[in-house]
Amino acid sequence: MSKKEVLVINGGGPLEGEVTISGAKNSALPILAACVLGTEEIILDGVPGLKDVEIMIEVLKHLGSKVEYIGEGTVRIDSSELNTCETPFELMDKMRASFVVMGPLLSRFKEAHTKAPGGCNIGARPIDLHLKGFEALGAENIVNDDAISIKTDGKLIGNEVYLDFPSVGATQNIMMAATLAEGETIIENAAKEPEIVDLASFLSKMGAKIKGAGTSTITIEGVEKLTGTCHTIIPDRIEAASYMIAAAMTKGNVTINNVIGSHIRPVIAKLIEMGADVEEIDDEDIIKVKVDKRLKATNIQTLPYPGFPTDVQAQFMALMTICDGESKIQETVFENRFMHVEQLNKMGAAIATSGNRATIAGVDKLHGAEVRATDLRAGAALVIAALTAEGETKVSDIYHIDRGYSDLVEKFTNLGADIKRVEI
Ligand SMILES: CC(=O)N[C@H]1[C@@H](OP(=O)(O)OP(=O)(O)OC[C@H]2O[C@@H](n3ccc(=O)[nH]c3=O)[C@H](O)[C@@H]2O)O[C@H](CO)[C@@H](O)[C@@H]1O
Ligand SMILES: C=C(OP(=O)(O)O)C(=O)O
Repeated sequence: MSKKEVLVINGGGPLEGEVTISGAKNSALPILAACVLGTEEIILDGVPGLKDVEIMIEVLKHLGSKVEYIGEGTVRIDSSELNTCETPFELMDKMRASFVVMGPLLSRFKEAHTKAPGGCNIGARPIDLHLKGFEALGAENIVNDDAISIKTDGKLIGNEVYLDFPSVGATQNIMMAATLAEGETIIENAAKEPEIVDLASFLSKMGAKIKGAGTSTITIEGVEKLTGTCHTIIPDRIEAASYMIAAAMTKGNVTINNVIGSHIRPVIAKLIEMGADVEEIDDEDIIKVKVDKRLKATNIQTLPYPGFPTDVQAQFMALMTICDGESKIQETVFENRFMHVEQLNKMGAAIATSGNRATIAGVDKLHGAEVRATDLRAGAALVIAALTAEGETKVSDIYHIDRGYSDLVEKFTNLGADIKRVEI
């Protein structure tokens, strides 16, 4: 049996010092997928060193793109000659987000084939809105068991697409499919996340004509072809929020570099409301978080951007476990995103759930325990909780954490944490 790794964390004092945030996973993945659309060389900077990024690069290589690292976080991609429009089935199983390569493939080749992404730990995660968008552009979706073929005999033709929910992935897939379609596509009730804006800005540099990214209505005027460009991935707002929460939970004093405050407005607002001292140094993309007292309880509801991000819900719940008073969380984006509750309760938290609502009664302190990262952000929440818990915590199934946090052990160690990756 192959060896597994766990994180061993001994709770200690406040985190102190500086941490630099990496490029955003959720921008890097669709932007890498979009490289399939370019017929000339593309250089991407700020590509985070993450398992998910490795998988997306494997997908690109399988399709025939030439991909090489030419510096730390700098990748050169040449997709001038691709040899297939079928994604490798086994990689779809490893990462749902690889479905976002379908829009670019369909746009470039008028057909794309893949395995239907399954549900995951946080919810069923259907792809009906992606398929509805492809169909509106004139493609036929053929779903057979778990294989999906999307194709059109003629051209993709621009159209209006209304999304029943502002899905991030569907907005990205439809936007990319529309770049080389004939005429105008209008996506109504589009997702407004910063990662959508980053993707649109990347595509525009390649020659796409896109207006309205960051608002609910995105208009794409199809062009003949997309070329090469250079682009720097935006900072990871979820990673930044995770370190801010860790600083707050340990009553620390941490300077977070490479963070865009406007991307995490709800997290900043809630931390301030709870009593944290949060200073934004905007011109320099720096946020300082300082806490020297017990924070007050609060309530949050997760929502699509610019609401409170679901990807920060678990980490915020960890913080709430030791606040003064009772906090409440309502998760409205995913139907099953409370797997971390049982694990946090193992550490002495007092959390009760009912459907998509959680009530967190603040306790004096948490204690170390053997816990399991049930998904990516659940894993981050457990690490953050362990940093202040009394005694030792072992977090297993850390492959989830490796999907989304680059150099996590190094970054927390630099801030003074006692955290090690250990083979078992
Ligand atoms: C790689 C990436 O960027 N992942 C992010 C992206 O995921 P992802 O793009 O998968 O998230 P979506 O915005 O699509 O999903 C939000 C909700 O819409 C539902 N839905 C989505 C598509 C669809 O066709 N039908 C449908 O019903 C989902 O099941 C979910 O309940 O946005 C999520 C919401 O901010 C984040 O948590 C993820 O970190
Ligand atoms: C849910 C997440 O990612 P993905 O959509 O890739 O599963 C996340 O980043 O928290």
